Order: sequence, then C-alpha cells, then structure tokens
Amino acid sequence: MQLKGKTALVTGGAMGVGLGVLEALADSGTKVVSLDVVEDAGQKSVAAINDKHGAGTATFMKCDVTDSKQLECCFKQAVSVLGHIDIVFNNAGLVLENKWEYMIDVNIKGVVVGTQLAVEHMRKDKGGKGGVIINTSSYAGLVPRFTFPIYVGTKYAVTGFTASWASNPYLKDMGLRFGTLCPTAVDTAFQRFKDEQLLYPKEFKEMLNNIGMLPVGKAVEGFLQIVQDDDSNGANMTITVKGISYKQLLLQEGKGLIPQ
Ligand SMILES: NC(=O)c1ccc[n+]([C@@H]2O[C@H](COP(=O)([O-])OP(=O)(O)OC[C@H]3O[C@@H](n4cnc5c(N)ncnc54)[C@H](O)[C@@H]3O)[C@@H](O)[C@H]2O)c1
Ligand SMILES: CCCCC[C@H](O)/C=C/C=C\C/C=C\C/C=C\CCCC(=O)O
Repeated sequence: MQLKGKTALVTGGAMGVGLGVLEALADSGTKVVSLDVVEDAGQKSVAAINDKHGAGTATFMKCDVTDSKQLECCFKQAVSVLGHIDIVFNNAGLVLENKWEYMIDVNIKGVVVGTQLAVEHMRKDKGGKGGVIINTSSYAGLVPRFTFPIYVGTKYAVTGFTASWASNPYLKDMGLRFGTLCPTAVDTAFQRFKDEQLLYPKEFKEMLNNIGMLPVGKAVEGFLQIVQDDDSNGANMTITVKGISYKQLLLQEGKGLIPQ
C-alpha cells in the first residue's frame, strides 16, 4: 500500500509505539486520527504533527477502548474527518497482572471491538474501500513468559483472534487483510512499570538485562513492512534484537492458514 494520500486510525496513539506509528504515517503523507485515554499527551502529540505537516493532518479523540460506545462513536467521527479509513492500528495495551480484569478489557476487548468496527467501516462489500488492520500483540503472544501469565494470555488472544480474521475465506470480497505486531521489550513508558504490575518483576528485569530493549523505531519499521506489503495477510511480524521477520501464513484451500 502506498501511504501518500491514505488515512489511518490508531489507538493508544498518545505515546510509545502508537505515537511512533502516527508520526511515521504522517511523514509518509497519511492523514491520521489518534485515539487515546490520555488527553494531554494526545493533544500535544497531534499538535506537533500538525505543526510539522499542516493543520488537519492529525486529529486527536479522547477514547477509552474498554468502552465500546466510545470506540464506536470515535470510529464514526474518524470516518467523517477522514472520509474513509484505509489503515487501522489497534495498539492500545498495558500490563497489569494486579488488575487483570481491566487489562483483559484493554488488551482483548479493545482489540476485538476495534477490529469489528474497522471491518464494518472498511469492508468493500459494504461500502468501504478495503484496507489493512494491524493489531499489536507481543513476542509474548507467541512465546509464553512466566513473569506475566495473564498478559501473555491477552496477547495470545490477540494473535489467535487476528489470525482467525486473516483466515476468513471472504476477505477478497471485503478487500481486507490483517497483521499482528509482535515485538519483544520496546523502550517506552510501558517499561517503566511498578513491580506489582508483574507477577515476577525481578526475574523480568533480569531477562530484560540479558536481551535489552528495542527502540520504538524498530516496532514502527515492522508496522510499515506489513502495511506496505499488499501480499501480506496473517503475518505475525516478530521484532527482536536479532531483527525483524514474519512468517507469512498461507491460506490453503480447506486447510485454513498454515505457516510457511
Ligand atoms: N513496550 C513494550 O515492551 C512492548 C512490547 C511488546 C508489545 N507491546 C505492546 O505495544 C502496545 C503499545 O505499548 P507501548 O509500549 O507503546 O506502551 P505505552 O504505555 O507507551 O503506550 C500505550 C498507549 O496506550 C494508551 N492506553 C492504555 N489504555 C488505554 C485505554 N483503555 N484506551 C485508550 N488508550 C489506552 C496509553 O494511554 C498509551 O498512550 C501495547 O499493546 C503493548 O502491549 C509493548
Ligand atoms: C513490563 C512487561 C513488558 C512486556 C513487554 C512485551 O509485550 C513482552 C515482551 C516479551 C518478552 C520480552 C522479554 C524477554 C524476551 C526474551 C527473549 C527474546 C529473545 C528474542 C530473540 O532475540 O530471539
């Protein structure tokens, strides 16, 4: 997909990976809408993008992705601002083993509702223009980690849910494709966690000391690879200190998605 002249909606866009993606999309000529629960940072980051690229390039909407009504309303507002949506990045997420019901609401429900709204507004067979939907999982959505078991469960849910949509046999009519972003630890506010947010914080910090953290730009690079590769559908874009790679999942008649 050529990014110039396209439109995108990003959740969790106020900081971290979401903001990195917003900035990269705006730099490539995409008009963007940022949804986030943190209004101050959201407004400031959008103002900076508009200062750089011109008024109207970016729009911020305060939205708690755990509230389906808010998300539905913001998608409608985004379509009226953008005209239509080509790219949706369901990225908002957190790690809260000590408040796991809320974490499940953000990491799973927020992605499920965000994906369903994206399909509804984007599918060609119902008046949309098609496009790509990318959901943020994690390396921990592919490889279990004892340090935060419920977080891992939410990310496995995102990976499985997104792959299931990617294996939908009617995607051609809808003009949609899907991808999942699976980075290891990325240097964002996410990593400035309080110990009670993890089950085994000491052990995770030791693990982190061994492998180090990725810069946000590496996660953004992985996102852009999926968005720009029109042949990519069902890719788990794995981003680690060893590099960026994705297993293209092939849709084989009668067998669903099979790893290459
Ligand atoms: N940082 C990492 O180590 C890492 C690694 C792999 C995957 N991830 C995933 O990447 C995604 C982005 O994380 P990040 O590292 O950029 O963290 P971050 O904390 O810097 O950014 C997350 C953003 O999501 C927003 N958010 C949180 N709850 C929300 C809600 N209910 N509604 C709307 N917005 C909400 C936050 O306000 C914040 O702006 C998350 O899904 C996370 O699980 C992070
Ligand atoms: C505070 C919790 C942060 C969780 C962030 C993220 O979603 C999960 C990351 C999962 C793992 C990162 C930590 C260790 C990775 C261990 C090995 C990765 C090696 C990858 C490789 O280079 O092969």
